[in-house]
Amino acid sequence: PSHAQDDTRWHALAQDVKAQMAWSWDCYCDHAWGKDEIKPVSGTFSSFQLKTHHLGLSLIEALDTLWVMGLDSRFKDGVSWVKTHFDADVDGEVSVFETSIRLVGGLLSAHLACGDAVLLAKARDLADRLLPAFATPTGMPYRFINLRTGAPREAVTSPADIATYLPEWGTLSRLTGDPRYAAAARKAVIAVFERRSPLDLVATKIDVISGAWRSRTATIGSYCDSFFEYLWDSWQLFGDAECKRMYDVCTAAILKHQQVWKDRQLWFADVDFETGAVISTEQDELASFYGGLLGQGGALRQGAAYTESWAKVQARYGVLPEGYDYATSRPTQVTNALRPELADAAFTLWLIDRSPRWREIGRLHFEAMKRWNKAPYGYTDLADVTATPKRQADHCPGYWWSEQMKYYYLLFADTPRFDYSDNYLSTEGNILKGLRRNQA
Ligand SMILES: O=C1NC[C@H](CO)[C@@H](O)[C@@H]1O
Ligand SMILES: [Ca+2]
Repeated sequence: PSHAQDDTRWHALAQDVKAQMAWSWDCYCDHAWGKDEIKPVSGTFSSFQLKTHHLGLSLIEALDTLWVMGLDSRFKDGVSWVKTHFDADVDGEVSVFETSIRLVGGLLSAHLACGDAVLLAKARDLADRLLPAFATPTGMPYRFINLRTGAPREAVTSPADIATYLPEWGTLSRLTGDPRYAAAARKAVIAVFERRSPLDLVATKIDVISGAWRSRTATIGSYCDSFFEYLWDSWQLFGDAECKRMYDVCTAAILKHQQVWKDRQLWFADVDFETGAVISTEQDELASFYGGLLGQGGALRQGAAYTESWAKVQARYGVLPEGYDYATSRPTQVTNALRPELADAAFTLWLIDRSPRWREIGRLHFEAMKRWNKAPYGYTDLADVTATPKRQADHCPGYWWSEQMKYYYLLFADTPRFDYSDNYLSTEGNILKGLRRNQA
């Protein structure tokens, strides 16, 4: 088809994404308003971290997605809920990492979308409640903290939990003029990097008090994924050359020791971080974001290849299983957690080279979600992707509202509300640069 017809087809698909978002938001309003998560099969709700208390997680995660789609009345309803009901003064324990990428990031991107100072104030208040976790001898934060008392817990944690803050906390320091947030986030990153092995690899567990490693496994998957992502991102967002150098050192080591080509497909083995010996060939679905990061950092051939490896797994099972073993070509975990990573990688690669292949992977991901994850009151995760028919579970994770629906829309819509040539999205999909507020 001609370019004009082609774009019309993609823009029509973007309208479908927008309609699915509006419908899902309206279901959330009817059945889970102000709650953390909706249960889309039963029409009830669940809390993410605080047992009986809710922080409006899905609502906050949705805000910049609603705005970029032009769902302005729904955006305004969400912002007014935050201004009148969001309160982080809770005597309960949360993950420092999850709370930062989801809630601090969600409040910041909503603030950048509308300029409301209350949203920034609430993001800052939340960060102030997380900051005491970083008061350790190494500067690496405890894994958990009580939002009211500041009592920290769990000194054994991961590079991702330790070092996935600088884009959000650097933005917070820029907007408030308070350097403490960026300083704490950056010190933690350097503390991980300077403890890397002689092979320039890091492992999945480390003690933040002693600085001693508590694992030997180097992986690009969970526990390490966003440590690497945020090294590059801090260069992209702030021009932090030290972070780019650290990214280059870590990536060279991964490409040297973990890169595996099998049947002309690219995979990344988990290896011993000091010897390089292969430990596991099982891939987390979470690792499927990595092709986008490799592309951003200059390894576009490997980035495209790894994304294609995952696209073939998606083509085989319809939607991605949580775990897949490239040695046996079998799923190792048959659930589907309604995760965004393959759409994340496709969107990231599309921003780099505009190849229609990446839009196509995004389309297939969206169509598969509509076919198998759609439930009476929204989109749900699945219990078994290998069953016929696929069995649904009953949970819509907060990241769904912030991530894949936004990536699909930005991939297909060519919206004037987003600067496609100069932007930054966080690991949770929060737009921290590139929102164009003075547009239609
Ligand atoms: O970095 C992340 N990891 C897990 C979630 C998505 O699967 C989400 O919270 C985020 O993208
Ligand atoms: Ca992510």
